[in-house]
Amino acid sequence: MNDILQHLDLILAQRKQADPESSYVASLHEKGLNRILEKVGEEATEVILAAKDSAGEGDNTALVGEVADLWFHTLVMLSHLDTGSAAVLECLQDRFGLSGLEEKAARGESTGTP
Ligand SMILES: N=c1c2ncn([C@@H]3O[C@H](COP(=O)(O)OP(=O)(O)OP(=O)(O)O)[C@@H](O)[C@H]3O)c2ncn1[C@@H]1O[C@H](COP(=O)(O)O)[C@@H](O)[C@H]1O
Repeated sequence: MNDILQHLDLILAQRKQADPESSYVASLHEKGLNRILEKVGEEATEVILAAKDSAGEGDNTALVGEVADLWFHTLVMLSHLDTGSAAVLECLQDRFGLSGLEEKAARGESTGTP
């Protein structure tokens, strides 16, 4: 999975110099951060709707496709802001072994409801 994300990060960085007429990613970079954020919001909504549709149906194909769209657009967002998946993976790695409830308690928040 790391390889796939690294490969995608590389493609996204290359697409910053590409022609928006021939590259979807370049067209997003050209439109700017607000358009990229709109896409992230749209894809997040589509994930929620697909998850609701999938619940109890036993077929998660559509949901997986929507999550891929969301991940992809968040990677474009990170690339636009000159960062990428490596920073996020490092952040997640640092959290291994730390319960979300413990982390919340360390911030002085109630652990009643996650
Ligand atoms: N992984 C993806 C990927 N996932 C989704 N998408 C595109 O994201 C777009 C937005 O999805 P939507 O469902 O919102 O479709 P839409 O309504 O047509 O989109 P909008 O008109 O609102 O922008 C679609 O055109 C998808 O094809 C992707 N486009 C590109 N990639 C990767 O990025 C690489 C570079 O792509 P280009 O920049 O186009 O060469 C590709 O080789 C792929 O590896």
